Amino acid sequence: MRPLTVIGNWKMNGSFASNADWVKTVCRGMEQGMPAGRKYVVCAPAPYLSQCGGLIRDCSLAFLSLGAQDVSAYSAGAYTGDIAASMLKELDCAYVIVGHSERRQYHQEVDEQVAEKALQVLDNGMIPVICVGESADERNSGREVEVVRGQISKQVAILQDRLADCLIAYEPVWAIGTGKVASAEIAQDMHRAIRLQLAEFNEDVASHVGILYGGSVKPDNAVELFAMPDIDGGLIGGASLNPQDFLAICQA
Ligand SMILES: O=C(CO)COP(=O)(O)O
Repeated sequence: MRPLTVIGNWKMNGSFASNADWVKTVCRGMEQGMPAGRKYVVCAPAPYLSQCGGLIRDCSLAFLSLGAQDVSAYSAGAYTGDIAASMLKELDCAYVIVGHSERRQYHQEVDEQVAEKALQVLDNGMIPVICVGESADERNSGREVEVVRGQISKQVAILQDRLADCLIAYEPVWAIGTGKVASAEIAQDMHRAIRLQLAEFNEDVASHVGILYGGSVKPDNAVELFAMPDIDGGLIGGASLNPQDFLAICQA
């Protein structure tokens, strides 16, 4: 049985004051009781990981963890501005997003680099959240499965069996920050396609990998999405900034 995982991705938002309010509100809400067997993660901007890590430690809820939004593909050295996976581990991160479409779009990240980043995360005892997804043009021209298959096949080639310890996030680019959520059926179809592709490589890996959906998830559409058999949780952008909305999605 794959646990449901809900991850908030704050992207480039937050401040010391608002982060403290957010973590306190979410912890207080979660202390009232949460559905059993689920995992919750908040991915804060790098400068706030230390602060958020401390706040999360203080509320000591075993099911709430800290995550980062990106990591270097290298372990150490002359890479000005980069952050090594070992540093994220020291900051108490348990999860790291890699290959988000905004990294691919604004920083020209390619699949091989994304897989190298995932390896760094795994080597440091954390869980990579590998993002894939097609653009609007790719879907409109009927190439969505081909595009996502291409992205997944690069991950399989480099990560092999280690994919069993990763999470995959299907985030169609046209649904990110647009309010245009993929219907539960559209999302389920792609999640199924990803799982079948992984099964071509290794059935065990395919049955273990959690596949999260991301793209305009809100409290009012989360229940339907999370009920789908191949959707194992969500990667939440905009709605995760509001602690009450994030709590509502975590309870969906
Ligand atoms: O990119 C996302 C999460 O990583 C999704 O963002 P939104 O939830 O704002 O659409």
